[in-house]
Formats: sequence, C-alpha cells, structure tokens
Amino acid sequence: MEKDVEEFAVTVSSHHQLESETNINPSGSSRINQAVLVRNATKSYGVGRNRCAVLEGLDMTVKRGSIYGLLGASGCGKTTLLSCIVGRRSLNSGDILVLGNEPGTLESGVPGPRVGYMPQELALYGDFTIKETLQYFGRIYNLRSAFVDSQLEFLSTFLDLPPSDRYVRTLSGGQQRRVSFAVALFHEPELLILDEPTVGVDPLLRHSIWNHLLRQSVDHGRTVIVTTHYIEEARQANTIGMMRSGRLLAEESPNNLLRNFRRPSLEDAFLKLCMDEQRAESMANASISNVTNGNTEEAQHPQGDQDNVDCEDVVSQTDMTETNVHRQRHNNGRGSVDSTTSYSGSTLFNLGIGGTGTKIRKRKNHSLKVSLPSLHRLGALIRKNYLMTFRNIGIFVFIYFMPAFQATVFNVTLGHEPTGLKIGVVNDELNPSQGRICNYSTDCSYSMLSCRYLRYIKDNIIQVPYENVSEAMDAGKNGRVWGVIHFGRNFTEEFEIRQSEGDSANLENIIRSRISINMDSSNQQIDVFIEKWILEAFGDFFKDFMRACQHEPEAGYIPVVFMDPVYGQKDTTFTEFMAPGLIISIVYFMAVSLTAGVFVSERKQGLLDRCLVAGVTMTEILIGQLINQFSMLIGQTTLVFLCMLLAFNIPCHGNLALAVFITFLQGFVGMCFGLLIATFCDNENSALLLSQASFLPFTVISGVCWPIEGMPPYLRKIAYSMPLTYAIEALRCVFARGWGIERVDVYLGIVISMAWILVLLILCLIVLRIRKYSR
Ligand SMILES: Nc1ncnc2c1ncn2[C@@H]1O[C@H](COP(=O)(O)OP(=O)(O)OP(=O)(O)O)[C@@H](O)[C@H]1O
Repeated sequence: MEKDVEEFAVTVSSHHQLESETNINPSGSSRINQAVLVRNATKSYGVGRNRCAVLEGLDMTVKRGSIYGLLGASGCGKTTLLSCIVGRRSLNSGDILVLGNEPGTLESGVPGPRVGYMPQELALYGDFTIKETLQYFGRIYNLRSAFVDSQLEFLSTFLDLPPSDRYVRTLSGGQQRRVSFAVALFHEPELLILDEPTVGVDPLLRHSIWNHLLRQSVDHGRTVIVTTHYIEEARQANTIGMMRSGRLLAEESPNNLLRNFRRPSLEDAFLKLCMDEQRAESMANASISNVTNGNTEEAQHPQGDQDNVDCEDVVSQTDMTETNVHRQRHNNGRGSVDSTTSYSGSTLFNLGIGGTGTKIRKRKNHSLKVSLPSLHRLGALIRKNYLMTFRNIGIFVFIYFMPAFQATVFNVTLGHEPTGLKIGVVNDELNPSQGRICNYSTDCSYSMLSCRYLRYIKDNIIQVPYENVSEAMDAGKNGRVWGVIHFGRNFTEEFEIRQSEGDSANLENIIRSRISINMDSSNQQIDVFIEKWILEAFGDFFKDFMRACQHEPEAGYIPVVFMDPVYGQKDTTFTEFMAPGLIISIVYFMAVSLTAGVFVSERKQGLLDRCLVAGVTMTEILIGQLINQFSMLIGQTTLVFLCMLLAFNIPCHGNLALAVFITFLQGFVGMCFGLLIATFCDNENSALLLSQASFLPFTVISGVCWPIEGMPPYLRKIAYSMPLTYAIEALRCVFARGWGIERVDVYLGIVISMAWILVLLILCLIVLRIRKYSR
C-alpha cells in the first residue's frame, strides 16, 4: 500500500507540476504530510437524463495538522465531497487518499475511529440523553469509561451543553448541533470532518469552537476539514478551498488569497474568483465557437484582460510554499479531462485513447475483504436498539401488543356464525279464521308438519310471519328479510301422499309437498349459512318424525353421508382455516414495516451515516437489528400464539414448536423484505407506502383468506412464487393435519422460507452496492 501511495503522489505531482511538498516527495512523505489527497474526482447523482454532475475533476490537498476551510455556495458539492472522503459515497472516477489509504479499505481505518464526522443533519437519537449519546459513541469506539466521563465533563463545559441527563429531543436546535459537534470531537480523532459545525451557534461559542479547532491542530497535530457558510470565520483556517460547481477554484492560505486578489475580505476574494471563473468560462465557450468557425489559432491561445486572470497566471503569482492554487483549465466550463492520475499496481486504471487526452477510468474493484463483527460495537448497537424500543412506551406497546391485538380483532370479528338473520315465513297451511295459530303435535301424526319443521330452524334465524308471498317478497326486495320460506295450503297432506307413494309420486304432488325458498343471495356467506341451516333443520325434523313413528330415523334421508373427517373435525370454521395464514401475515408484515421504518428513519436523520463513519459496519448494523427484531419476534409470536390457541381455542394438532419455528422463519423473511424496502427508499413515507402496498396483494394471493385452488391457473403460479404461500400451507398442515417436518408440504415451507431469506439478503447487498455508486 505504501508503494501505491508513493506512486500516486509521484504521478499526481508530475501531472499538475506542483512544486509543493504535498506531491513531490516520492519517499512516502505524502502519507506523512497529507491527511487528505483528492485527485481528479468526479461524482454524479442519478442516471440517464437525470444524471447530475456534482464533482468535476476536483483536486484537493489537506496537510496533516492543518485546518482546512472548505467554502462554496450552497449545492456546489461540499457535502458530497466530504461524504466521499469519509468513505460513505464512492467517486465515479478519481482518487482519494485519507490518512494514507483509500477510504473504505480495511487498512485505512476510515471509516473508523481515526475520523470524527459531524454531518449536516443532526444525526442524534432523540430518545437518548446527552450522556447516553456520548456513552453510545464511547462504546462504538471502545473507549474506557474513565475517558468517556472526563470527555463528557470537558465537552459539556466547553460547548456549554445543557445538563447531561436532558433528552436530545428536548434540546433547542443550537443545543442539538453542539451535542452533534461533541460527538465528532469526543474520541479525539486524527481527522475531524465538520459539515457546517457553527450553524445556529452564537458568535461567542463560534469563537471558542474555532479556538478549540486551532488547539486541536496546533497542540495535537490533528487535521480539521470544516465547511462553513460564514466565510470570514474561515480566516482562522490554514488553508481555504474555494469550491464552485464541483471544482476547487483555489486552494490557498487566507493571507495569500487576500493578497493575490487584492481584496480586504475573503468574501470579496471569493466573489472576485467566481467572477473571474465566469469570465474564463465565457471565453472558453467563445473559443470553442471560434474553433467551430475555423479560428483554431485563437482558440488555442485565448487572450484575456489583466483582470481576467488565466488559471496558470494565478498559479504562478501564488506563493507556492504553503499550499497551491490549482485552477484547472476547463473545456467548455465542464470538468477537466486533461489531468490524470494513476494508481499503479493497485485498483485504479487509466486508459488513454488515441493520445487526445481523453481518459476512460475503470471503476475501482475493491477486493472483497470481510472483517468479523466487533463485539463492542455489536454490544453498543444492541443496547441502543433496546433502549430505543423500551424508552418509548407507545412504540413498545405497539411493537409487542399490536400483533396480538390484530389476532384478537380477527378472532372476534371473523369466522363466526351470523345471528339475527330475518327470514319471511309464508305458511298457507294456517287457517286465517283461527288466528293463523301454528299448532303441531310431536307424535307420529301428519298434522301441521310445516309448523313442526319450523321448530328445527336454528335460533340464528328470526322467523318473520307474512300473510302472503307477495308481501314477503316485498320485504325481501326492501332488504328487511334475507329470504322467504313458503309452505303450500296442503303441505302436510301432500307430504303424506308423497311419503306413501314413494317412487310413484307424481310431479304435481312433489311440487306441492316442497318447501319453496327465495333467497336474497347478495351476500354469499349469509346465503350459504341460511341454506345450510334450512337443510339441516329438515334433516333433524325428518329424523324426529321417523323416530316418533317407530321407524329408523335415517330412513328416507338422502343417502349421502359425511363420515368423520380424515383430518380436523366436521364443520371446521372459517377462523380455523384462516388462522395459520393470519398468524404468518401478522408476524411477517410487522417485521417488514418495523425493519423498513427503523432503517429508513436512521438513514434519513443521518444516524446511519454517522455510525458507519464511526466504523460500524453494515453487517454489524444488520446483526444488531436482527437480534433486536428477533426478541420482538419472540414476544410477538408468543402473544399471537397465546391469543390464538388459548384465548380463542384455535386447535393446533401438530407440534407447536414446529409451528412457532415456521412463523419465526417468516418473521425473518419479513425483516429481509423490510431491509430491501429500506435500501430502495430514502424516506419513511415511501417505505411505508411500499410495505402497505405489498400487504393486500401478498395476503390475498398467498391463500390467507381463500384457497389457492380457487384461483385461476395463471394466478396460482404467481401465488406460489410469493414468500408467504408455502409457509402458510406448511403451518396449515401442522395446525389442521398435525403433520411433522418429514412431510413434503411442511419442509417445503421451511426450505422455501430459508431460500427467500437468502435471496432477499443478496438483493439487499446488490441494491446497496448499486446505490453506493449512484447516490
Ligand atoms: N442523493 C442525492 N441525489 C441526487 N442529488 C443529490 C443528492 N445529494 C445531493 N445532491 C445534489 O448534489 C448537489 C450538491 O449537493 P451537496 O449537498 O454536496 O452540496 P453542498 O455544497 O454541501 O450544499 P450545502 O452547502 O447547501 O449543504 C446539489 O445540487 C444536490 O441537490
């Protein structure tokens, strides 16, 4: 690596003709003297038509032990540059060395404890106290508790922080920024990268912050890169980098800048520099049009007035002993393709094409080095996750009790037999002159069988008498009754004839001995229930009548009998059918939304970035989250199973441990899907929308509420490609059939869940990698 650094320095210096000590020393002093080296950095966001170039051939040199003030208008790319320096973003092309190594490599220690990073966002946990915040980062950096305590005391006094037991969310904006600043300083890193640390800070404190930075650099040899919008405060920096449109227009000591531009203030100098740059750009544009018009000579030697200083002139006029000014010549105001750096023997390549100076740079191929998760960082992350969960009672109740609450709502509302269903009864057997009284006997006599039959209809049905069919049908049409039962005038006699005639009964007799029913079939479930109960009532009525007549009760009843079921019991309720699917969907979707929500909100608040820059790896964050989510999963699954099995008596005929295992696995699949959503989405809203949007299709297609056999064949294929389907089938087999893991349907559910976990995790890594380059 050292060799790489040397070669890097040599090539850079030869190209830029820089005479300062920063680049020319091939003996490895670059690594000693330079904290940060950036060469020919280009970075753009987005793809295709939305591609937006932010860094365009930027060079930057930060000496060790110096303070470097990075100035520039809003949106010129300062934060982007800093995030590339700390290894959170990758350049599209160009090279960066931080403390002698490429950021992001194992040997660099960047991201890691060598850097202290204060992002623009607050990047603090609102539910932590100030003390807990610093202790958390203390654990991340594996600092001794005595050191943590002394730093806490020192920084509290120095930054005038509120009492350390105050929750961060209760602090003012300025106080929160100071806590954020304290986090960056806390572990006394070699390199401090501060993105606008003095925003919202009063002038007195700003003054003491700068004093502290100066002491850090002078007394302790620490390097500080600081961006600020208060240009004048940057006078205290050793070097100022003036940035515009993704390039450094100047990199100079404040005094040299003022002298060279003959301006009283940095602000004026910056203004002058920008105006010069603008003129240079216009001239370059004009030259290009001249070239197009055939005036190549002039194009190669553009002339400018004295005020419009050419880039090379500025370099020559500048005192190069301290740092350098490298205003690069630009084509058409765009990023330079003129300069090149090579990083031989390592991972970077430049390919010159046709000697025209056009360069194509291959993307870096970092070797895949994997570091084992660190126990102290894992400990800090797990502790933080638990603190965040348990501290907020609302979130705690939601996380642990919501699945059980959902299961309760499901059990209370779904699958029960409907009651209070009104049915119109028109019984023409009744005699109006005798007040339509429905008397019947229970012996073996054929008298008023209509009334005898009606006695057997379940109480769930309320019988509403009507005088005639048209009145009852009107009630049906107006939604007052769910159906109309009609008995003919001589129903009992006709029924008797039919019984005695047996196979010889004529059609007229058959029709008159029928109980005719008109149903309001607009509600399929109610329709099915009423039909079932009316038929059952007839079976019971007839058996009773046969018994009264000393006949075999089963005689004459339809010869189709449902014997004891192979699995389950007769009349399995809809709730029992849905329960396995529901348990899995509840656990799965809770895991999806919780995981996606936690990650997206941490990333949005800059917390993820801050932790990653502190050296926490994505693997550690994932493991920390998995452990945290796993314990939630245990709580959620336990409560859901208790609710289903004990409170609502859903039977589980198989091994309960196996059922719980299948549910856990699906919880993991949910977590991985949540992670995938989090890698795609930049804000909570889109993550929430995506997880919500996936809920209905997933539950419906996965056969939670309707058998997959009832779907069209093409949809069945989709159904079986859903992550929940096989697991639901497996759980149903365990619950209803009592099957074990040796059955194909059960182990297929387990194997496919595991495959989903693997596929989703791989997808997450791919998306993360792609986004690292496009972000
Ligand atoms: N993730 C992103 N996707 C697309 N564009 C982005 C992204 N992040 C930043 N940009 C754009 O890149 C440009 C540079 O942004 P950057 O945050 O680096 O600027 P800055 O100099 O730090 O601005 P400020 O001083 O206001 O913080 C801006 O135009 C910004 O809109």
